[in-house]
Amino acid sequence: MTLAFTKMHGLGNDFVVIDATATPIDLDTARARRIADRRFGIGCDQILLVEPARSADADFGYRILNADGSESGQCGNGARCFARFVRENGLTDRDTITVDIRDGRMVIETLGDHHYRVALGVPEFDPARIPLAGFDAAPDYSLDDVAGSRVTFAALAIGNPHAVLRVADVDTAAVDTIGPALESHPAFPERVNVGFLEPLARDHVRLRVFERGAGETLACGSGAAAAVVAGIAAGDLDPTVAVDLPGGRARVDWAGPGEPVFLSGPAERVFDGKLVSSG
Ligand SMILES: N[C@H](CCC[C@H](N)C(=O)O)C(=O)O
Repeated sequence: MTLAFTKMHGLGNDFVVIDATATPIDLDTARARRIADRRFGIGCDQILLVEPARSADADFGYRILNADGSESGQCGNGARCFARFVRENGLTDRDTITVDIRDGRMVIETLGDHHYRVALGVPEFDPARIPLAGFDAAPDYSLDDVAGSRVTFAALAIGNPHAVLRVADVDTAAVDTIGPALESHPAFPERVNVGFLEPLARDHVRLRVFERGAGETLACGSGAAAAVVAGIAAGDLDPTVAVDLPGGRARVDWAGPGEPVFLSGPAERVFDGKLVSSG
């Protein structure tokens, strides 16, 4: 069976995008891992499935599979690529699209010059809904012995779970040790994306993210949104923030509790291909 796909990226966070609007595609964990493998497959951080809408007034459905085959409820960089894909593949001519995601929906607005603005939804701070086990809601949380260190972090969900650690310098942050140890820590029953945030000014931060199911990526859109929301909630950041990730700059806007968080940035199309292996 051959599988047509488009390789895309948002700030270096790369994706295999597949049109499943006409024909359902059932990717089991093994098949997803093989597609994402950078040696035996196509290679990507996430696989994005463009599906038919699941609700009456949405345009499409959206499913996200990490490189390890696990499913996520959100991918912010992927949402921008999703919008470019459906417009350039003639699946819609709308400048603004509404997309059903696993636990809700999002709206993606075309800004021009292959830039898009995604309404990622209202951030969720209730530990039970992140999920984060063993804690009552608080501005931040601490765990002892995470890769041998006591770590303190903010935690929230934006369709997917995030822990945000404040660091003095992202270049020297313990991403490779604390990242995986916290990603799979028992306190996070569904694992977690781990952001390392270096504030530079009230409207400018640096960020690295060790992603759940993918490891450190060049950019994480929902991670950028989560980091800025955590910083604004702590009183340290303004409502509009430039986020410098290793792969480039995103913009995050959040007006405060109860409001949706917005992520803006580019979406690049790299190549179209056809997967022929049966593996
Ligand atoms: N690893 C994430 C999914 C991809 C998120 C990221 N690529 C983004 O741009 O938001 C998770 O398991 O929740």
